[in-house]
Amino acid sequence: MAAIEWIVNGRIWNEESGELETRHVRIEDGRIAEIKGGEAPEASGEGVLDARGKLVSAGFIDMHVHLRDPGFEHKEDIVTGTASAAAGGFTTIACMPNTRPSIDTPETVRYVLDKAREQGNGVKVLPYAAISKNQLGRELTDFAALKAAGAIGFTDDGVGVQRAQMMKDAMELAKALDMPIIAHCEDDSLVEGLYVSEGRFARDNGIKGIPNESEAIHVGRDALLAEATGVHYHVCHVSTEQSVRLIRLAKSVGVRITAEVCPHHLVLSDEDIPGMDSNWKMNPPLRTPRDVEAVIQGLEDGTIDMIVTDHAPHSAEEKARGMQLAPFGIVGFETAFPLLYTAFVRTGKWSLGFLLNRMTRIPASVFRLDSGRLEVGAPADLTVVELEQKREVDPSAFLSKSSNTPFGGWKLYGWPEATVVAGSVVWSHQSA
Ligand SMILES: NC(=O)N[C@@H](CC(=O)O)C(=O)O
Ligand SMILES: [Zn+2]
Ligand SMILES: [Zn+2]
Repeated sequence: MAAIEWIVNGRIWNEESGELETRHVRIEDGRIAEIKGGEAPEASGEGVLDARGKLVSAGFIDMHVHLRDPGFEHKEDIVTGTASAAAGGFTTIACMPNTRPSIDTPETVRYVLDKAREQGNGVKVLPYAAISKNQLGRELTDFAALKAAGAIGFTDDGVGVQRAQMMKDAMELAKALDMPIIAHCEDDSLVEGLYVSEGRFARDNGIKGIPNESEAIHVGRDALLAEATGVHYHVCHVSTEQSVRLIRLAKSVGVRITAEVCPHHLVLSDEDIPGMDSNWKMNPPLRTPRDVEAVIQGLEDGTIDMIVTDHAPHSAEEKARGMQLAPFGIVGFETAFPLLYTAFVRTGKWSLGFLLNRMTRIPASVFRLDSGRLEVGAPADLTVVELEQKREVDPSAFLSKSSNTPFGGWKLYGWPEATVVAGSVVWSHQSA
């Protein structure tokens, strides 16, 4: 990994003017030491990255990803998962505990941290630990020991916490440790065996669909429990109008609630599903166009705080089992920014700054991370993006071990060009 001293001629988003401005960024000891305009500094050679004409942003932060390591290395591992993240412009990622064994002991937390430090392509990996042992919803894990080992929050993502009393106990413990609870909101009794949402696709295909309430019931329940316990409660992958409404209400009365949304729930509805193709199967499922409008609105008015990928790799064999039997999930790192930049920024719906903030500054401030800012003194975690070239999504070229995506063949703008962590180039388009 090549350490650099300068990124010259990059274009940086200026929040006040709402424009891109050419700036030169100097890096020292892994941090941003200077940001200057005018003539490019007289520096050359290996330590200089010329970003002429390209966007330079704080590195992207993804607070919801699945690295599958330990246990499911046929789908992904920490080496390929971080490589894929870096290729998507992500410099910090928070990984979910639904591994095998699940991340429910200090040893497993340390395994993830150690492997990420040694083989994680320089990407900062922050592990979440499970709420319940083996994520079975029976017995709580040892929160204090998991925090001491380096876990940054507690979640059973992959499944919902079914019992309200268990969620309340978890919140009380997390609150006492000043740690957040991150929730996959899903009431099993309303979902069992179903795999697409209630909507036109389900109707047209004569199948029963997952109702929106299966998500929102947990959001509502947990918002009340978060109010009662005072914990920081974060809602995973919000996908329904009802969830947005409940989060908005909870925020309005002062509950410490935050939320995330995935690119696919912002750009796709159930009506886009082309047929029984498992690359369109994920949890939560693609909802109706009305829900898509509601989550976009929720993101725009601040009800939903940030964007995450929920990068969920599965092998081709697993996905080939067909829509009903294949596992839920799609990969996300290598298409996230281009999708959103193309769909919302190039169309003039959002400013570039609006999108960047939701992938950098806001997740950092919600989860109290040092990164996410492009300013002097901040870590030199930076992403360089080519904004003007249109390219086609080629899943076979992903650095992820898996290529389960519905976006193959989409023509997009906004491709990451180089990714820098703590002043070192950890990935670049040229070297890929
Ligand atoms: N999102 C998904 O469809 N799948 C995730 C689990 C999850 O995020 O709930 C997975 O681990 O595969
Ligand atoms: Zn989930
Ligand atoms: Zn997930």
